[in-house]
Amino acid sequence: MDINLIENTEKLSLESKDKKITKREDYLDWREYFMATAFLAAKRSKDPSYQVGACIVNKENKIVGVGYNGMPIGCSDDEFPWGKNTTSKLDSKFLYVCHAEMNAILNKNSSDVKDCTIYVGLFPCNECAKIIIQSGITEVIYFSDEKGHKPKYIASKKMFDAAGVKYWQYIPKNNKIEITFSGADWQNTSSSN
Ligand SMILES: Nc1ccn([C@H]2C[C@H](O)[C@@H](COP(=O)(O)O)O2)c(=O)n1
Ligand SMILES: [Zn+2]
Repeated sequence: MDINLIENTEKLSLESKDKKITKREDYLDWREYFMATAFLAAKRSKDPSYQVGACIVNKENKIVGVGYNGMPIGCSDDEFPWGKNTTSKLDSKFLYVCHAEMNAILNKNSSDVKDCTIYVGLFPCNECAKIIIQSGITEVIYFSDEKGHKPKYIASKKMFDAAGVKYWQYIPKNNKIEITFSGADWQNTSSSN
């Protein structure tokens, strides 16, 4: 083989070995990851009008609880009602559905949720606000406040203000986060070794 060709090939392979490999830049940041986790949990909800998810995170950025709005354990999704404007209140979902925030708190995998942050798709109602405050959660990051004009949501804010629970709206960097099972990303980017 031509000696120049050998030298050039060696030089090239040395250069590529020395090239600094830098980290990916399009990874999810923490807040995106936690809000997306809340949104993914919401996909489990059977409520035809609102699917809400919640994700509780501790000071070490560890997820300690996830939940979504649904019927209590043992109360069948097929037998309990999902309607709202029913003649009898007993036949409406409102008396039965457990809200996402309550489920996330009750599903906790740590001894408590003191000083944690809750990420939630919809601003917490007054009943959830009480549970959030009593559980020791100190920060609420919500996506939508579209029901904010209703008395129960105004009451939530009054209670959060009095109890010193911070709350603020999450504005996403990306409108969409895609999860693809087939042809996962690393199949296109990994090296041969
Ligand atoms: N922060 C929230 C607000 C609402 N939900 C649940 C409760 C219901 O299943 C649904 C709202 O239904 P709507 O009364 O508007 O028909 O969303 C929740 O889990 N967390
Ligand atoms: Zn609620």
